[in-house]
Amino acid sequence: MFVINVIVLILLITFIVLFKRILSKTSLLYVVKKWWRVFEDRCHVYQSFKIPEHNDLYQENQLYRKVQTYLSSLTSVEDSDYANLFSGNKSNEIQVHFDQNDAVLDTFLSARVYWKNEKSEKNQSRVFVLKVRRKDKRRILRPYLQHIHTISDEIEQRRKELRLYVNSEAEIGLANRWISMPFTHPASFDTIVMDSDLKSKVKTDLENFLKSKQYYHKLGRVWKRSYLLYGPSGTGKSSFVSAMAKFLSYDVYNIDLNRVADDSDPKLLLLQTKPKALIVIEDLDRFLVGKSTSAPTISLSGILNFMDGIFSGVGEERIMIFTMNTKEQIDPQILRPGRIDFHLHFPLCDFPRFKTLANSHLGLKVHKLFPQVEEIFQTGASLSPAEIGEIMISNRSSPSRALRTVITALQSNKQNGASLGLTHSSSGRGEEVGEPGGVICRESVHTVREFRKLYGLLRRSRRQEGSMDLGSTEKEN
Ligand SMILES: Nc1ncnc2c1ncn2[C@@H]1O[C@H](COP(=O)(O)OP(=O)(O)OP(=O)(O)O)[C@@H](O)[C@H]1O
Ligand SMILES: [Mg+2]
Repeated sequence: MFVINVIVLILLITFIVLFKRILSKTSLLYVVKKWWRVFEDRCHVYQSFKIPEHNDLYQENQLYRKVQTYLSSLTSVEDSDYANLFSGNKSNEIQVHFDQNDAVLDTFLSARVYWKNEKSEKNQSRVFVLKVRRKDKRRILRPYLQHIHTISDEIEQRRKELRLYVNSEAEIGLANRWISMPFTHPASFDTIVMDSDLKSKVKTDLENFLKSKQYYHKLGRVWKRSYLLYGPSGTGKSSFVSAMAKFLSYDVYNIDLNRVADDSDPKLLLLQTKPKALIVIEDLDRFLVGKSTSAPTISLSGILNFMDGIFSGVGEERIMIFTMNTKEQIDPQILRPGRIDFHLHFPLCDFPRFKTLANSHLGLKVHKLFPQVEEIFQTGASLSPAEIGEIMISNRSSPSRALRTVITALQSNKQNGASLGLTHSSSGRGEEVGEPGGVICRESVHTVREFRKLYGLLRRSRRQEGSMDLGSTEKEN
């Protein structure tokens, strides 16, 4: 008897496994699931809600468009029996709209809801019909509609064409105004050569900012954030601003302080900006230490008021970005947390960054000249990513020639002590991060002259104290 039971059990398990395998290989499983859902739904009472495309005055119902955007983003639309494909605003964008004869299933807070798109009885327009189980309605309806608003706003934000705004020349008696154009800079976080931890730290900071309106308001703070991007010329600061704009789908308002007539202009310009915007002031150090080309007509307090977003109500949902070549001569009080939340250092190239550029620009992951390049970098020579990138671009047809040219450029940079200077940091990686809430990098930028002076001092003290390994500086001379 026992043996018979065992045999029956084995046969049953085999049958179930085989049946499941057959089901998974054919659409039988899909059909069975669909029938089960129809049967199950017959056992529930539903309530329907109509969302017409237009009201009686034939004005567009915003909610209809949001529902359409939201539903097009559902994978269940792609899985539905019928779906219509439309091209989007951007050339490579395909939008999936479900067919009016089909129902789309969505789940929210583990409740199942159905959508249909029908012809309106009153006029030529269309109507979305939402079917919700009566027992779920009270629990999910409002949060579900709020969810649709949020998702469709995010999708619209990503789809919208970004704009770049620059302030016009100051005209006597006329306030500065914005001139706008499509913003199509190709830079993205993927194209910026930067320490990957640092890049993800910035992305996380930006993502947290997007979700923290209530948090800032609970603290009684304006929902805005400010970044300082600083580093030598050609290290990627402006490109990074473009990458931030693309990441956030924020417009860019670039204020040229040389064009403002007085302290009131930046305020009036800020008043004319819209939320979800990057407000950028480049080369701020030139205005703070009075090196700007034209006599700045804006005072230090005017700049500080602007940086503080003094008329706070205006600065909501905006990120202010200031760039500098160096902050060495800037009063730390000017860059205190709250005025600048996140400091981001853009260093000259080191060997890891050089390899990333060689890979992206020349398709090289390894090369016999790499050890020689690494050795020169270790002597403290360096160039900006812009310079190395340019050499690679103009020699991209011959990677070896490109590397030899980089080596020559590094050697001459080292020999004639180019003003670009050398970066060294305790980590030897030439850069530290900005931390939220104020920062600071532990980089010590030395010009070659200072290096020689330091080296001379070290040599004299070595003679007195016996030998001292000067490491790479010995190769200096
Ligand atoms: N870290 C980097 N990653 C990728 N490309 C870079 C980087 N730094 C510079 N470049 C390239 O060099 C060129 C100049 O970069 P960018 O204008 O961003 O430099 P910058 O720091 O703003 O210079 P400046 O201080 O003179 O304004 C751009 O074409 C950019 O693609
Ligand atoms: Mg720049």
